Amino acid sequence: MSLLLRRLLNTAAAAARGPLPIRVALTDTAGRGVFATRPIAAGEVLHSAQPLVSHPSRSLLHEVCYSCLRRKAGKGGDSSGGCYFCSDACRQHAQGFHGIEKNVDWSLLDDHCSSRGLKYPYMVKRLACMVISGAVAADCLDILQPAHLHQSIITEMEEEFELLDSTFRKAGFKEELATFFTKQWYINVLARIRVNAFRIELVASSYEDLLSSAIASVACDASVGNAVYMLPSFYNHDCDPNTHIVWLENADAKLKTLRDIDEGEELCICYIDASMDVNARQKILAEGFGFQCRCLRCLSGD
Ligand SMILES: C[S@@+](CC[C@H](N)C(=O)[O-])C[C@H]1O[C@@H](n2cnc3c(N)ncnc32)[C@H](O)[C@@H]1O
Repeated sequence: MSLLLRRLLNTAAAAARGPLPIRVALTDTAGRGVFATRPIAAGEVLHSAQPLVSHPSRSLLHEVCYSCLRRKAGKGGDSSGGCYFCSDACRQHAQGFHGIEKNVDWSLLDDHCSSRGLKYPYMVKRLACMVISGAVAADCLDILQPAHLHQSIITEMEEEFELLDSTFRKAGFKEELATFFTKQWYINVLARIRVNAFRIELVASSYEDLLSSAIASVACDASVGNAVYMLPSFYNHDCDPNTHIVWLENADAKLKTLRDIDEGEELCICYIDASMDVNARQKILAEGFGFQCRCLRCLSGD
């Protein structure tokens, strides 16, 4: 079944289920948030979401699907062109932007990212290829909240932009870049990816998956990649969340309640490892997401 047909069927199925039990509205202190529009039982799937943009972890480029981040199972799938595709539907979906990405020599960007441990520039690179191919609009992430950036970070981003710009130009994409690819575009996109990207860890669904996850986590590769979504980006954080985001077999996310929810209650997920102590959580949330967490758990010092 083609990806387009699957998306149409999903939309039709969603329409048959009725409206989502959530709405996005302003909170008192945390910008926009997601609220329940009716009582919701623990364990209910609120909705699913497909990525706007995603990218496999660097060390798993040949082990997970270029398009949906599904792990390679045995010798199946199509590994032609240096990347792995788990199905024809994924290959077709990515055809335009993969066609661009595979014709560019990314070695300078690879060196830059691996020496600094960076992963988000790869997502901007992927998004730029998607824009050039016409798969998405250049402003598709504009609605998301950006990170506050210090001047030192902006200077680093400007250098990265130059690197990516010259890489694309060397590969002959001068005219295609003219319409959108500016320093400001690069910084705007990266600022949004920094706040809204999810690190994707698949739930093991079989004995083989469990084994490869165990091996991957020893090799520090528990995550198959990173992705940015639209609706999941509006969920605020709580260190004792009532909702969580899960990935079963690929980058398609499911938002599920963790306990019974009242109508009107805000639905929050936990952005970080909730098992850390209050000081570590506060530090990461302040440095990574720019806010001081004032959830009940933090206020009680737990
Ligand atoms: C993924 S966005 C969530 C949606 C965001 N509120 C919006 O309006 O788009 C993450 C940002 O929301 C804000 N935020 C999330 N949880 C928060 C909280 N518990 N307290 C204060 N701000 C929060 C922070 O600015 C954070 O960087």
